[in-house]
Amino acid sequence: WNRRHLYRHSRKVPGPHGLPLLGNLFDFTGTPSEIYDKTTKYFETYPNLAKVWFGPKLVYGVSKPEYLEKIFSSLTSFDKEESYRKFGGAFLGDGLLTASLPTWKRHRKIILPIFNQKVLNSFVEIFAKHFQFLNDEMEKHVGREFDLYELLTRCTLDITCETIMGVEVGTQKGELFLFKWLDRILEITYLRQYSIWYHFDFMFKWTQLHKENLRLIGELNRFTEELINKKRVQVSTGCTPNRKSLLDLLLESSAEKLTTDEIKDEMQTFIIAASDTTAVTACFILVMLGMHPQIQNRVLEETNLILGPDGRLEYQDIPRFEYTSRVIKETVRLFPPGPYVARHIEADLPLEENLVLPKGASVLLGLIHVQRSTEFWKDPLKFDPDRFLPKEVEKIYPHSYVPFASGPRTCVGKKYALMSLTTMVATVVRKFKIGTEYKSVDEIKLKTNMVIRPQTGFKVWLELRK
Ligand code: HEM
Repeated sequence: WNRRHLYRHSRKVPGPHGLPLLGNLFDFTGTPSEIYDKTTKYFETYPNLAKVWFGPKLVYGVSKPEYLEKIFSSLTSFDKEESYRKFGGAFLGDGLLTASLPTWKRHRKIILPIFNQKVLNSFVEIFAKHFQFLNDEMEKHVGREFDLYELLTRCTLDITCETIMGVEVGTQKGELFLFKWLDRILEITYLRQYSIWYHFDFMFKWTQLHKENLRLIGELNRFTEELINKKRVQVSTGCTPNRKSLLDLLLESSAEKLTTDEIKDEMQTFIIAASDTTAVTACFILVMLGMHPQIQNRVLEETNLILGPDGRLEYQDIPRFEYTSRVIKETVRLFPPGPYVARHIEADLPLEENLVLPKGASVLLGLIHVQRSTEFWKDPLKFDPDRFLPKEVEKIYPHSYVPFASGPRTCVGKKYALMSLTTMVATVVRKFKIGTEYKSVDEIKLKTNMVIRPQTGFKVWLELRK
């Protein structure tokens, strides 16, 4: 019955022809670049709403803002698509990203009040310290073209570990154990994602990759659990640090307690959700500044005006970075680090009078497509931070700008990300003039691993400012 139900509803929606039984299973295979290109073509050929069949699985591609709003706000489409758990479940467990409704509700109710503005303000010093170190590392590359990505991922991993778990892992200083585990775990995750044969548990289970993955996740779990246990002792003996991480605060909180296992899942979820998204966004911002020297000058002027040439950035300064904040917003419009979000439809979800997303289907929400659509954005591939001037923001078509998703499952780290990225920009532009060979946004061909990135890397060159 279920398959007939899916089939009946899917007929009303356009989509590419598929093979009998297999459907479009082989239409979206290839390297991360090829898959990104194919998915983009699919969203462009079938704007608003389209369908594909992956064997018995019905997947809708959605990019119409009104539909995005319905899907983001409905409890019927609240649960994540099964691939989140299949590929990420082993290290994300029941953390916010993957949790289903009852667990999610309980965890989010405990975490949100703790992750408040006062706590975020206390993180700014940590952001500034690590971005300062980043500047020193970047200085070693002055005068020649290089790829920003590794320096930024090391830096954001240090920041995330210190703010979220209260531990200095020293990745920027060359302590690479955690960096290597996470890097390889994520690599195996997307190697698995991109090979159809590895989607089948019974096939993947026999591979060397699976064994390696289990070993690495075991190491990661042990690391996080030991840390939680150490922190528990600190809390029970009253020897807690002055500046609290999310982990310290969770353990100290008098609200309902999470178990060690639950906290471990949340810590690993936060590390994964925070570090790579912030790193690639930071890289894209610097590439955009390199591509647009006048915008870079305006950012520098703003920074000098607020901080003076040598002043230290403090949390009170952050709201004054109005132009920089527009640069960040425009960057995540063009390059949302998570370009797609996938959900599972739990019960029939009406989109319009004669249009229903049937129970059992999956939806892939094309955030990047709506954010680059000519229908909602004038000259969409032009990098123009002034789209986010207060008087222009009012004109943005509702739900055509959703880099942090929206509705109850919206990103919990949005403010954290904006504060950390502002600190990064202010630190880097004061020291370096940034340049890049990329001439236009259109020229930056993208691929997705876990997050998007350019097919040919984040290539920039730096010059020391006088
Ligand atoms: C530019 C940076 C970031 C962007 C664009 C971004 C975007 C997103 C998006 C689109 C989602 C929804 C994912 C989905 O429904 O599948 C999400 C969820 C989430 N993000 Fe972020 N994120 C960013 C940074 C961060 C940071 C810095 C943190 C933590 C400090 C964080 C923590 C989370 C968590 C925990 C969730 C799951 C929320 C839930 O389901 O309740 N993110 N993010």
